[in-house]
Amino acid sequence: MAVYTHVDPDDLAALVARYEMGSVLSCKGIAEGVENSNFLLETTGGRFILTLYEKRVREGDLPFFVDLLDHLAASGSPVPAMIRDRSGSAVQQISGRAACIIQFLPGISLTHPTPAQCEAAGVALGAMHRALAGYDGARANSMGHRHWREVANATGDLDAVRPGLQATVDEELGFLDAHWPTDLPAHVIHADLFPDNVLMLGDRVTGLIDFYFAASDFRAYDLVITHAAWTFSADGSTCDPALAQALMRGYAREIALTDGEIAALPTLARGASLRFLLTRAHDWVHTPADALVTRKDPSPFLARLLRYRADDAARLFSPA
Ligand SMILES: Nc1ncnc2c1ncn2[C@@H]1O[C@H](COP(=O)(O)OP(=O)(O)O)[C@@H](O)[C@H]1O
Ligand SMILES: N[C@@H](CCOP(=O)(O)O)C(=O)O
Repeated sequence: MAVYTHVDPDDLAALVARYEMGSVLSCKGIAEGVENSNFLLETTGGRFILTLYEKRVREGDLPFFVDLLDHLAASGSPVPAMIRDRSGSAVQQISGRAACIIQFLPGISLTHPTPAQCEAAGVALGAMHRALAGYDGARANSMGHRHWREVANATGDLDAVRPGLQATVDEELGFLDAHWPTDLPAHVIHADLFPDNVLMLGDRVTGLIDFYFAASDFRAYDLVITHAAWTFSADGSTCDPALAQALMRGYAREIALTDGEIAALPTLARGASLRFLLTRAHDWVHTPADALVTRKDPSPFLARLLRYRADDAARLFSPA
């Protein structure tokens, strides 16, 4: 359960009173997620998500996320609206945190996607990239490759998380410093399109959520994050070719990757694996003991990293 901050019922009633959404019926902490405090808020006007921003989301970035979701919704992507209060404001304060009330979207987050669902996720990602190519907003990627060493240093002794991890991370940071691409197609990307951030009904994508890592970066980096998140066994040791091909096939229906992007995919995927390995390792060590959250195991992203390092890694990205 990701609830770091508790909400006083009187403060919540006062917050909801700012909106055209009736009065509070219930407000329950949501089990999924690790970054922010999320609540399912039911009012006499309907069902909403209340998010209190924690940890890695800077309040100053919230207007960017509000604008980004407006742009994507106007482009036809299935993203939730940040609801405006009567004065037109989407960003609020409650319990000492910046907060938003967000449109509730139907659908289920998958734990074991099928090839058809991976293909649908690939199409949705590609369609979102088409919409983002024309978006003129920008945000520096605070979780991008230039910041991974900081995350590693802030974690402390990585060998305490897993013996031998420090040497692997140091070696990988050196490799990525030397080989990270510089000139691939770039625009704002989602940067965290894990299955828990895609709502689906059957094989249909009904919601793309959790844009709080969205930032300017390579579109192919977004694709490999999705590849790493959707196509591996739970322990991260095996990439399922049927899932990977379906994802790449779906994406290719919307976006034709350049030769430079195709050549860079294994390196970008190593970077994506390291990024989630490091943030998970950091949170493994630093999550407050009283937070209602299930920490995520870093090890499956070490396993992905090793798989993407293998000589035959390029074939994991073949659409057929
Ligand atoms: N707009 C939404 N509609 C429906 N459910 C949502 C919505 N936003 C979040 N959720 C639910 O809340 C969970 C946590 O939200 P998420 O934004 O992923 O949290 P975090 O930022 O902490 O990772 C999601 O997995 C989903 O179950
Ligand atoms: N997706 C990341 C962490 C961020 O989690 P989310 O709940 O905000 O998607 C991971 O799995 O490490």
